[in-house]
Amino acid sequence: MTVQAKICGINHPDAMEAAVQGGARYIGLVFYERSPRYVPPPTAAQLARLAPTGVRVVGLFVEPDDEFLERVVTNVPLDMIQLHGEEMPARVREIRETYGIEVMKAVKVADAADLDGAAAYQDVADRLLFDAKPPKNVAALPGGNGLSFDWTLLAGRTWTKPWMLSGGLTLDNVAEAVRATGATAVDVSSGVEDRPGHKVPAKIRDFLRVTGAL
Ligand SMILES: O=C(O)c1ccccc1N[C@@H]1O[C@H](COP(=O)(O)O)[C@@H](O)[C@H]1O
Repeated sequence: MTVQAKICGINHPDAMEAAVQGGARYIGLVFYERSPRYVPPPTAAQLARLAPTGVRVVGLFVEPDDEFLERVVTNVPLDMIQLHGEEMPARVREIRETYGIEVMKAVKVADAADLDGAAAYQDVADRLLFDAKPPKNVAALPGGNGLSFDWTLLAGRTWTKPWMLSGGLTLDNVAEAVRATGATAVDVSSGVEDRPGHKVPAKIRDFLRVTGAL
């Protein structure tokens, strides 16, 4: 079975073209201003229009307030909202009900207890995303740090909702990550860049070639 891939942090038409032509099923637009991958809503709207039917456009947010969410969803055609902060289950439910857009909740994983905590999101989110817990230093982003977690923690776990794997995935480790976790969908950002925020089309194509063959 082909593993579905999401290329996150698209901020240039060349990266979008590589993702679409390479067979990405999802592309991510980052609406978090501290990220080097941040795209202002007008730019995001232009990029989103380059995604053909069948490629789902995901907006990534970190604890967004209602005013910002409203502004983005009004101007950018999103198929899914990714919540990558410390949003509580009630807030996830509220966002899903308010905007009527599918929600994927990121769960930051360092140990088994973090996965126990993911259960609360299964009733309120459409999809889960398992990412590495970020380092504690103030400069670290809530995600997109190119860090992996112990994939064996996911082995044998079952979830009532579809889920994606992320965190430090690259061309070289994605096959092993899929094997270890049983993931059927993966999400990558840093692993297809040559520096933070700068996607490399050839790396995107190579990553998608590998995931498409899994
Ligand atoms: O990509 C970002 O800049 C980002 C910022 C804030 C929260 C999440 C972010 N990205 C997500 O983080 C994971 C892991 O990314 P990486 O491949 O390890 O760089 C992924 O799900 C991105 O969607």
